[in-house]
Amino acid sequence: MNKFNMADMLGHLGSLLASVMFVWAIIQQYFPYNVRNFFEKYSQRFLTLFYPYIQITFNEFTGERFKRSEAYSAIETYLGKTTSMQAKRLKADVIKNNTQPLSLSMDDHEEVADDFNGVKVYWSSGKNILKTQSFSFYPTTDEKRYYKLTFHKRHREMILGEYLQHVLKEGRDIKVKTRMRKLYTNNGSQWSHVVFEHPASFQTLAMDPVMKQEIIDDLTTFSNGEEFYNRIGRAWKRGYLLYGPPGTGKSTMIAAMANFLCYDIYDLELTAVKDNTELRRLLIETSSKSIIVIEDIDCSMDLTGQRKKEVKEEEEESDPKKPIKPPENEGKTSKVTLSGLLNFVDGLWSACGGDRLIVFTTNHVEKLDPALIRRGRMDKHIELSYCGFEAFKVLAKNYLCIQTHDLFERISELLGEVEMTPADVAENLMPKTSPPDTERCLKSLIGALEAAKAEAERKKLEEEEEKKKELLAVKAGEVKVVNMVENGEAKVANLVENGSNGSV
Ligand SMILES: Nc1ncnc2c1ncn2[C@@H]1O[C@H](COP(=O)(O)OP(=O)(O)OP(=O)(O)O)[C@@H](O)[C@H]1O
Ligand SMILES: [Mg+2]
Repeated sequence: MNKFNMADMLGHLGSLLASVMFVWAIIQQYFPYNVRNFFEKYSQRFLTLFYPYIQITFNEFTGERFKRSEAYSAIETYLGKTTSMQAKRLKADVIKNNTQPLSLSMDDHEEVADDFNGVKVYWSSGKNILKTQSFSFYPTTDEKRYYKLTFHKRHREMILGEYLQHVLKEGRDIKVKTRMRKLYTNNGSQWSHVVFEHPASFQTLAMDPVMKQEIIDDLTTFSNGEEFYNRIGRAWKRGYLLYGPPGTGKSTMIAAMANFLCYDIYDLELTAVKDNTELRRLLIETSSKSIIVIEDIDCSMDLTGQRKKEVKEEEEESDPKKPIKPPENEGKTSKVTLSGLLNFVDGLWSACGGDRLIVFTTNHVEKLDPALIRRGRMDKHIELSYCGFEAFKVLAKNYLCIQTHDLFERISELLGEVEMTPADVAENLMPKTSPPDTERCLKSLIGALEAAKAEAERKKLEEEEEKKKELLAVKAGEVKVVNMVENGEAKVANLVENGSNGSV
């Protein structure tokens, strides 16, 4: 343990301090306030001549009475993490977090040392107890906690700049990683939240490993990219469009993203938003380090590319001020427009205060208005598709704890021929007994894949039959037309011939 040893220094200054204290006690007792103030001021100055250390105090509460100082809170977290091995007395609190069950911090009146680039600094914690002035049946004491940083004055510049920046950043980062994350949903113009505890992760997400790594790298670059985004003059945000058939893992991927980045999720229900103003307010209320999600965007709005082709509504549709229609059964009218939504994605105020991911999901990417999903708005388009063999291997590992099996070859063959969603594959792999009967689960999957294959072949045959019939019908029609034309021509020829003979 590396403990702050003030004793040596105080030893040298001991006698000097004792006499100062004695004089101070006499002054306190017998001299008026302004004389005391004078002595206090100059005795402090006198002491600093001999005392080569600088002290900085970080109070728990500064200006606003009920608002904890951000610096104090970051230091608390930093010291809890970096010095928890040194301090003899720690405070612990339970945090509901997947990775860490307890948050530790230094107890009151503890002292620890920290090393930064070979420079030693000392942190101590303390509290002042003030008696409340107001009358109450339950008298309370006001505890004002603080951290005190002590360092040699020759390191002043480095500590005030680099070191404190490092402490605050580290503290904030640890806090983001260990905080209880939230899942927000909007009820009209109000966000309400619950604790977000989805267990999905990129390890358990079944998809092509190359694509998965690409997404992980993209997210990492984004979340560390504050400086980069500042430098290139772009708002620190990124748009993801996840598309693919139902049950291919779009929602699961959003949960995995949130867990990976330690971000909150704002699940925006667009049909419950009254108009653009309400949409803007909701966005402004979102915090940094969050993912804003609009699920099934093709269902929440009527902005599809196909509708543009409809002649009747062409003009109306090309107007970005056209309101978004909620699904018919919704019964409410949302006046959110395409331009409102585009502003939501890349308006000036969407860049306020920190990093945000915006994620849209859809089952029908072809229906979306190209303006909405162009790069810059939706930077990354990710297709989540039917289960391939690599994705299957992840599911087999998750559900049955196996990496390989004799039946894998047959499954690989079938997955190459049949389209089955990861959700359906997962359902077949779900153990029905405990401990799981691996072979039975794999055979159940093979059965389902073979049945799906037979069904697909039957459908294909049916379609071919249908096409053949249509072709025959067309050919029969053509023959009929040819016959009719030939008959008609013969009749005309007859008429012409009869006419030239003088008989009509
Ligand atoms: N790629 C995947 N990896 C792991 N599990 C998956 C994957 N895809 C689907 N699942 C499983 O299937 C279930 C449904 O998946 P999810 O809700 O993510 O699909 P979705 O693509 O969002 O569907 P929808 O388009 O209907 O919203 C999940 O509970 C998950 O367990
Ligand atoms: Mg979904």
